[in-house]
Amino acid sequence: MCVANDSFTSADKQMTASLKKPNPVNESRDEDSVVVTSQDSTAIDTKPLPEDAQPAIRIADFNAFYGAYHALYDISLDIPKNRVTALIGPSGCGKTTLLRWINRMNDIVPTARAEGKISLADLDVLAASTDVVDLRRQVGIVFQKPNPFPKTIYDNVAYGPRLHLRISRSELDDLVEWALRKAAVWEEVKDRLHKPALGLSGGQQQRVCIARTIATGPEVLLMDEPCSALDPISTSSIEDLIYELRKQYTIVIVTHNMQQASRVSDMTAFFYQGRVVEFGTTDQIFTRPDQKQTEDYVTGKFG
Ligand SMILES: Nc1ncnc2c1ncn2[C@@H]1O[C@H](COP(=O)(O)OP(=O)(O)OP(=O)(O)O)[C@@H](O)[C@H]1O
Repeated sequence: MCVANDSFTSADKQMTASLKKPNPVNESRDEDSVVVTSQDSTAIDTKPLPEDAQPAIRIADFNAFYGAYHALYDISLDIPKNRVTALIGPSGCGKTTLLRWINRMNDIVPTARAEGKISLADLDVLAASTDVVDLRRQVGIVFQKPNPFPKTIYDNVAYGPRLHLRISRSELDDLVEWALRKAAVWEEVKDRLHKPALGLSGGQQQRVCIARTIATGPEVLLMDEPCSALDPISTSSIEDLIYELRKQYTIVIVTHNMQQASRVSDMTAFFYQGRVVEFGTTDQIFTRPDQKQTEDYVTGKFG
């Protein structure tokens, strides 16, 4: 069981506020932000978001293709802010494809094409005019296998800020420490910051990768099976970290591990053959699914 810890302090807020450029997601956090209702969502069996939730990412009538292959059909989902949303479903149902379109990673796949809309507040993610580098600063991604750069731990975390921010060396030191603390790995690496990140354990490398991602001040963290290459102890520490990070970030996680989805997520979307079969609170999806297919999947009858 993850234990929430209210260590997100005003110092954290100051640190991230000083990092973030103005961006559309922040600007939408006003009192007049729309609370999503069932009418806002067009997916079959999509439940309204919990009453206190506001959408961070809105996906509407989204279709994805690889050449002639139609990978995702008519996806409409409102992903709530400061919650963990799990994307579950059998292999090949399109979870990673959706994740990779949210920060335009699929731009590098020549055959990949998308239709429909993905919005981050008033930013049109799929628009040709969208600055992809800035989008990826706002929407970070953590992959299945830890992929630190072949650099020191410090340089991994400092990499993004050096590209995006003009800050002094001491500010950069503070930022690196802040991100490593936030990623719950500072105590383990503080005496070896200038040693290669590739010398760390898999779980430590994954937390350094998370620190590297949050160091650029994103709003959204996409996680594509972030624990699948890790042992149970490292998995547990990453799960605790995900639970903690949701206070500050909107997290979308792809996982094949049903226990993990039920432990870490607030909302769950069940995908099957390129469609969203059901989207609701994790509690509802796992204990009172509306669809037989969902029930069969979460109880392990297929997958
Ligand atoms: N680069 C690509 N070129 C062509 N087809 C692709 C490409 N990437 C994915 N696909 C196909 O799109 C479909 C959806 O794949 P995707 O990786 O999104 O599924 P997934 O649900 O994430 O699967 P898994 O759980 O196994 O990672 C699959 O049929 C896959 O073979």
